Amino acid sequence: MIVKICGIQSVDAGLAAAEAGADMIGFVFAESTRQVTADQAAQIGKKLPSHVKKVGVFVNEPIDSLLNIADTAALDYIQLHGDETPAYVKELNKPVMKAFSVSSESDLKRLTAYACDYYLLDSPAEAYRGGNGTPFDWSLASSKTLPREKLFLAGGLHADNVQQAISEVSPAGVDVSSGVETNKQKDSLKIKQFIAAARKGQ
Ligand SMILES: O=C(O)c1ccccc1N[C@@H]1O[C@H](COP(=O)(O)O)[C@@H](O)[C@H]1O
Repeated sequence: MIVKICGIQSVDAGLAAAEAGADMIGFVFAESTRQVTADQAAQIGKKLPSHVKKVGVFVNEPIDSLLNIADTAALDYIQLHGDETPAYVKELNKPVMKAFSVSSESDLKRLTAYACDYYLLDSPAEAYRGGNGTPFDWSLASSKTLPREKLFLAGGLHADNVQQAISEVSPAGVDVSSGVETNKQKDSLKIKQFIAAARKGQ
């Protein structure tokens, strides 16, 4: 089970995720209370072990700007959380996780039009395009035809529901932001509990 801890804004939070066994950490460059600059992400990223992959979260970012940020922050993956098209992904020519809002089974029909590394299933947008802490109906993602080895599950996950989520959806990875925070700050204990629970659920 690949575990991604998103919304990292400090070296301490990044190290807490790495020490707890996270495979990936996420920097949010889109509009969000967790937004960081490319320079901030670069400074944090330099302090992390190299096996922890750095993912940049973007929403409808112009490609030139995205590539500049990816370069400055030495990103390993690009997470697209907006209305980016299959042509946009192709033009980017980078390792991509494309996010899809799931509110009905028909939302899942769009996945395979995208040539990307991972499909990330998330709840519909609220205040921001992601990171809102709300789960979707996981039964919508139980279809046998979905490419499990490329699926990431996100949206309102936390240590107490991640095992159930994994057993319903059988994703390759899970992604969390709000569920490992206390008062909108990353909480080392919650990160540890989340990762331990995700590993148990696999
Ligand atoms: O984390 C954010 O602030 C964010 C902002 C804009 C787009 C995506 C964002 N994060 C991603 O949202 C999902 C769900 O997060 P949560 O666990 O429900 O808080 C996850 O994929 C984050 O990577």
